[in-house]
Amino acid sequence: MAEQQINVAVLGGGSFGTALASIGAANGARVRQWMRDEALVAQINREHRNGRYLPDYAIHPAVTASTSLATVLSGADLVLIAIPSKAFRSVVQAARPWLSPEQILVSTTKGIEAESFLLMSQVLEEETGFARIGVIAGPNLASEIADQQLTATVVASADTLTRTRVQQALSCRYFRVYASNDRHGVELGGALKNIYAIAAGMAAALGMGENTRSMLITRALAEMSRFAVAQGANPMTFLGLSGVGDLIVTCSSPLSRNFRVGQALGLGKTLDEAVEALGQVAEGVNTVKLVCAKAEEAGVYMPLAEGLYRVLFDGVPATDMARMLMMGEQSSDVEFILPREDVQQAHRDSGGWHG
Ligand SMILES: NC(=O)C1=CN([C@@H]2O[C@H](COP(=O)(O)OP(=O)(O)OC[C@H]3O[C@@H](n4cnc5c(N)ncnc54)[C@H](OP(=O)(O)O)[C@@H]3O)[C@@H](O)[C@H]2O)C=CC1
Ligand SMILES: O=C(CO)COP(=O)(O)O
Repeated sequence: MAEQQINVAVLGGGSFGTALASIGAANGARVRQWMRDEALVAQINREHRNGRYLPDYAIHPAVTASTSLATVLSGADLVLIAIPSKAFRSVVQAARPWLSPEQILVSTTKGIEAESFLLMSQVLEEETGFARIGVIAGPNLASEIADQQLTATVVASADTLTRTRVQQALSCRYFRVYASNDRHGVELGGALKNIYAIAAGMAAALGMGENTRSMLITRALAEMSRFAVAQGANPMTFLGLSGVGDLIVTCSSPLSRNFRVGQALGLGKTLDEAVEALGQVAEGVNTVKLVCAKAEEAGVYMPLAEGLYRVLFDGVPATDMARMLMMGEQSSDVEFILPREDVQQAHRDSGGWHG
């Protein structure tokens, strides 16, 4: 018996939403994509191209776009929400009349809500109360996916059906979909890495070398893990695609918007100029603000995030990046093996501790 066709709704007309819509349609799903821009809807339906966000790639012709949430959501089995964190809740609220508990709701957004410090799947949970909620995250630069370069993502959910449906809908010969039941860890990794992508872009623009980038990525992972532990998340999840995988790609590629904001700052632009030149959302700018406040509250040591905060918001020159990298406390390499407290104690015992 032929498998029943799955109906997929994608909310958001940005590059990642568009790349995922195209994969779903190529896999045989009926895909409808919602966006608020009528001209873009017309272009996608007419030319099968998203001229604003992904101009160089063809979209599968079976994707149909619409500005009507009712049209896009009616009959949808799987709803992918690819909307920046700032607007995420308001779009979910607008969509709410056409959402139902049998549907699977999946966030693709790597950000944190400012007022509540909630991750996007928690916003989904709050707004709907549904059980079938998940996230996807991984090394997933949208334009590389549209170019059918090989990569993988992680679908994370406590719900088995959510995991398998997303795997069925999105995995293809160039896009693998691994499963996890640690939704919080996967989502937190995706949000936190944007902070360090900005720092890495800045370091690259300042001419720092590959050793430096490697140190930055590794210490970023240590810092992210420390924060995760304080948030009650499992830092081991950061060893997967949504942690280390995504951290490496966004700290290495000018295709990352966060990396590009960092590059612009490193070249002497102000934050406003850098964001304006980007013309898209770099989630890390808000995330660093929220995470630094939370880290201070929880007493978590995050020298890289704090240094970046000072460059972004306190007028500290980007050229002070090097100091930011080198002046932090020299604690343990891998804190799971040698806890930071032990190193601090050893420094104190030898009279060399001034921290
Ligand atoms: N791009 C990438 O490479 C990847 C992105 N992600 C994550 O996925 C999320 C979505 O990414 P992406 O697809 O690139 O899109 P963007 O983050 O660039 O978001 C653009 C889409 O959101 C819409 N939007 C923004 N504000 C509102 C609003 N107030 N009301 C309605 N719609 C709004 C935009 O509409 P309009 O054009 O009208 O402004 C556009 O359709 C991001 O937050 C990112 O963290 C994850 C992996 C890869
Ligand atoms: O998350 C991404 C790739 O996995 C995309 O990163 P940016 O939002 O920095 O473009």
